[in-house]
Amino acid sequence: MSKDNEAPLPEGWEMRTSRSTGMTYFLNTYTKKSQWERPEAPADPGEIRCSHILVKHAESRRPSSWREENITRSKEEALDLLKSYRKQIVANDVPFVDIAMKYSDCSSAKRGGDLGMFGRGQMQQPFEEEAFKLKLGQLSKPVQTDSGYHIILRTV
Ligand SMILES: Cn1nc(-c2ccccc2)cc1C(=O)N[C@H](Cc1nc2ccccc2[nH]1)C(=O)O
Repeated sequence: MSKDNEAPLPEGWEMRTSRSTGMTYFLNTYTKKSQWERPEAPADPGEIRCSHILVKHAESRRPSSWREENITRSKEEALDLLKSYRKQIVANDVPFVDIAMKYSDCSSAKRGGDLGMFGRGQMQQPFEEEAFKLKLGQLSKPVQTDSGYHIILRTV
């Protein structure tokens, strides 16, 4: 029995009609790939763009940054600091970009935390896993990688 084509599609998909056959097909609006089967999950974006704020600590893979040559804060202090930044951003007290440029321990701080477009397999696994779960414009909860603690904003 054909699925109800009136029901809303999962995020990132569009319904199209084949000009040659008149049959309905489905287009992934991110990758522009199409399929005959009605999708039941949001379209895989393939690549996304994110900005992030990183707070490093003494046990970080590289406990040094443009801000601080030798980072000595504890993991607990780093997480508390990141949570305070997230609170300011969520309350709209300070823009994400301003916090990133001033406080992020990643060299992407100079670009407001922007990491550019990336696909799966490019970033540390915990970061990738959280980033690809985010909806457009969503801000993550704190995420731990070998580099330290991050909050991630999906921008594309
Ligand atoms: C992954 N990446 N992209 C940039 C970057 C991107 C655009 C412009 C300038 C720098 C910096 C980095 C990077 O690994 N930076 C590290 C810190 C870091 N570790 C990460 C792990 C996951 C995602 C981003 C991360 N950034 C550093 O500066 O010590």
